[in-house]
Amino acid sequence: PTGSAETNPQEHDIEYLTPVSIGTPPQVLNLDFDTGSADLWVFSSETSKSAVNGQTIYDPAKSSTAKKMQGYSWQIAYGDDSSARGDVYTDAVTIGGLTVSSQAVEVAKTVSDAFTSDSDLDGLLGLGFSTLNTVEPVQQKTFFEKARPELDAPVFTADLRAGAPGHFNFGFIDPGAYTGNITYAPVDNNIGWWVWTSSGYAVGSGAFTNTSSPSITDTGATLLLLPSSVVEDYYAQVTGSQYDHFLGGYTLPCNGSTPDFSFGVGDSGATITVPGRYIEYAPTSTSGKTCFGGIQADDGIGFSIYGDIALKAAFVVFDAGNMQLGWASK
Ligand SMILES: O[C@H]1CN[C@@H](c2nc(-c3ccc(C(F)(F)F)cc3)no2)C1
Repeated sequence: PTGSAETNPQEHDIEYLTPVSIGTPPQVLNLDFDTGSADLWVFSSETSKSAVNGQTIYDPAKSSTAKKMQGYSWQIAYGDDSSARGDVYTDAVTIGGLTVSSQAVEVAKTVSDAFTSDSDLDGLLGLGFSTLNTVEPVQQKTFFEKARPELDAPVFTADLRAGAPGHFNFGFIDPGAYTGNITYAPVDNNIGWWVWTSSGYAVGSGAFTNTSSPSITDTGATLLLLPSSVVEDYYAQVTGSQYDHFLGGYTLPCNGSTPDFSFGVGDSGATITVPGRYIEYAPTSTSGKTCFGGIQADDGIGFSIYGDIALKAAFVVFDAGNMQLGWASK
């Protein structure tokens, strides 16, 4: 089997939400697919009422196939210090026509304010490696890991678009979704993330700088976070850009003259080019003249974070069969 689901950008492409059916009869929630974590958690009938603010909830009591995992719990924190915690059920989960009959569905009892404020997001669906899963006493597998043995191929792909619907596909590579060749880089999954090595970068039409940097491909992250040396080199070539200490990041004119940013994949010289307009991320004020930069420093995380700003420019293959990450232009 295979699955194919449309994923929809929220305002400024801050995150992408994908409809997921849970339970019998199906309850459809819009989840944030996140290759940087490995918990599937949802707003639920158990979420404190004051923390629910427009989200669609999953109610296991209304599902004939829901089973409570007695004594199991979870608690998770994300890179921006948002967090959630609760209980665990198993139930049928279907994405784009692909069903896992007994998936661990983590129901939230409490969520941090940032989740309460994001009324469109009904939960997250982790697509990282389950060594990251937070369920105790026994870690649970992700939807992809549960589906993998049945899939036509042990892969899933991300095709995010700027300001338009894209797709998450499971079990197949759609040859119509990209141009040219897919270039693969080996993945090291030891710390649970999809870690690969970028080979270097170029600014606009400038020369390519060869510099290897360990990188994480994170569909749940909004921006492209790079080593500060690369970020300083980039913004040095962006007229009118500056570091805004109040906002804690670089800003630049949103006037359509921003240089592209290209990054290297593998050692064959293949590159992906992020159009400058993607790097004019979002206006910092109502005047709309200044934008927050889509490229920012990774500030000592030790890894570059290839989030949605970069993923919008590529067709990405998460190949667990060969432990490799494929990148193609589109
Ligand atoms: O932790 C890393 C794993 N992947 C990154 C990620 N971060 C979120 C997130 C989504 C929504 C919110 C909130 F709604 F604003 F609260 C917060 C964080 N989803 O994936 C970072």
